[in-house]
Amino acid sequence: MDTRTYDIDGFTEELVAHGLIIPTGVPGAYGRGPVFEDILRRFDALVVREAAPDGAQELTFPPILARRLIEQLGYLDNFPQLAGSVHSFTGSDREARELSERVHAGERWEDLLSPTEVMLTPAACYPVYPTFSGLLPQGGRLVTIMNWVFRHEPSPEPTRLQHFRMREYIRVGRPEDVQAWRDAWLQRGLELLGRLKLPVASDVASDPFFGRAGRMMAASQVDQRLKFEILCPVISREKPTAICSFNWHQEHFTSRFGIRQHDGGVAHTACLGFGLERVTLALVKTHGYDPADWPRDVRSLLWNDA
Ligand SMILES: Nc1ncnc2c1ncn2[C@@H]1O[C@H](COP(=O)(O)OP(=O)(O)OP(=O)(O)O)[C@@H](O)[C@H]1O
Ligand SMILES: [Zn+2]
Repeated sequence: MDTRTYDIDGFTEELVAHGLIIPTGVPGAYGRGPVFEDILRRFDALVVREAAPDGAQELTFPPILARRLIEQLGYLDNFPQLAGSVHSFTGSDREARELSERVHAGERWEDLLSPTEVMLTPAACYPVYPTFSGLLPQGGRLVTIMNWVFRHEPSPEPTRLQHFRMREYIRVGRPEDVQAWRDAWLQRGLELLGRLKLPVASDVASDPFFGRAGRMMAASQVDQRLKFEILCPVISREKPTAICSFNWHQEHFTSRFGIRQHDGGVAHTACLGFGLERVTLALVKTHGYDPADWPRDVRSLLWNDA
């Protein structure tokens, strides 16, 4: 019988007591201690090692996106509730004094800010799609990204953060190649997480589309089997946490950015993302708060020291 406890508050308290996470007073925005960060980086490095034979091109972007790109991606049609917008001050001397006075008087001041040209990146893969614009090379392309992403979903659950990191792989090319790549990675992901002795399972899934129309979109996404997740119990046995997701976008991005195969044929995209904080928390929940006590073969995969 599984005797681990799944009390959210208890788990969070233990994570804090062991110095793994550092509360900041903002839900979903805790700091990471050195042990947490070491596990996270070692897991990320393990994924990159495992995927190395595929020869993905590694790109790096800042954790902000052009406001214009967020509009083009259709993000605000589907997930306005998760969006994060960057605002700053562009006013006069007089307004600057008013801003400062209001802050010190404990009054609201945000209306004196105006939106900048950037939003916070909500998915690590988003800046990549415009770079594929035009005709692809024969065989398509494969890119990998590791980045911080923001989602406005404040929560007491230590697994539901506002700012977290994703290691993503993004494939673009012939529809059948892209789908086969996504399916193969689902098995590869299960196998890799299984070697870390995580009690994982996969399931078809949907995105948290906004509102009533969103519920229909989510149902259609499930029907078409466009999204899969690898789930692992972290804060609940009954509701395991998605630690890795696999998305087949079909023509959603290629049509928006004019992306075609080398011969002009229709191209598709798919991406997969490991939620690095969630994998770290799954490892801690499964194997214990001190990695020195983890099973030897799990340690040897991550630390190469057993
Ligand atoms: N709020 C969050 N905090 C931490 N990690 C997250 C969060 N949301 C998503 N992730 C991680 O990022 C990965 C890819 O994101 P994706 O958009 O597919 O998640 P999602 O399906 O929206 O997650 P969920 O259904 O739990 O909200 C997920 O598999 C998960 O590991
Ligand atoms: Zn993605």
